[in-house]
Amino acid sequence: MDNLTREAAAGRIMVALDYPEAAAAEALLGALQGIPCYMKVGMQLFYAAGPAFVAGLKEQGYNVFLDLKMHDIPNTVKGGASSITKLGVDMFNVHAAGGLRMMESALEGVEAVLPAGAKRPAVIAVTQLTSTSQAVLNEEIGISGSTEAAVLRYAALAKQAGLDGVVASPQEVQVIKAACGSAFQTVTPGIRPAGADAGDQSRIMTPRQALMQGTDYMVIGRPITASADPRSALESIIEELI
Ligand SMILES: O=C(O)c1cc(=O)[nH]c(=O)n1[C@@H]1O[C@H](COP(=O)(O)O)[C@@H](O)[C@H]1O
Repeated sequence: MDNLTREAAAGRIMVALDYPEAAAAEALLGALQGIPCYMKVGMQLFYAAGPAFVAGLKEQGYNVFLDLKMHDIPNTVKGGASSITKLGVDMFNVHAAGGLRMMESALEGVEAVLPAGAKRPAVIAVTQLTSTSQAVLNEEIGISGSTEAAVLRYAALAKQAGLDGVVASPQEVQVIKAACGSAFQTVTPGIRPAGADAGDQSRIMTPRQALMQGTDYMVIGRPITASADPRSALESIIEELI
């Protein structure tokens, strides 16, 4: 593993802007000013601040991952993908549990509105949420076998659908890359610096461990956003990666 530059390391980090309104997210952006991370907008912030906030991030030059985890009938996901594509985001996700046709429909929705020559957003699929433990998978969701096998099954389906990659935990990166190829992107939440509270995350690794597994992007929220000093928290994580 060649050492990363600070800029390259920052580009591999997706900061989860999980905030109830734009002002709090903007305050964090101010604190992180100048550090070229990817920014992830999830349900909480998007439902509150919507497309305008996404447009603002793009105007400021950030790469944006819109994390709405679309899971619906193919026609609805196709329409949702078209609307998301018009926002100009760099990546968005669907749930692989929606099946092959739904995932193919997401790509059709992108193609339906993408201007000629425009860069397509990366379309990735959530496999098994990083909060899902083996017990939850087997006893609540009702999928037998290991979480790794369940993740791999959905990753292979996403690959078959033509998607660009998957969301999974750092623990599954190597088996996903072995099965789907190194170019198949892995976006991995479940990142916790050593000693940090796992919270509701079940399948976790440290930033350095995740990088050593070969993940393309690591999604990090509360270790940064819940810190008394988010900038220092992020800088410490970057130091761990270079
Ligand atoms: O799609 C996601 O981003 C996602 C998928 C997943 O399996 N697990 C997961 O935690 N996420 C998101 O990644 C972020 C993790 O946040 P922290 O646990 O605070 O670091 C949150 O915004 C989650 O919604």
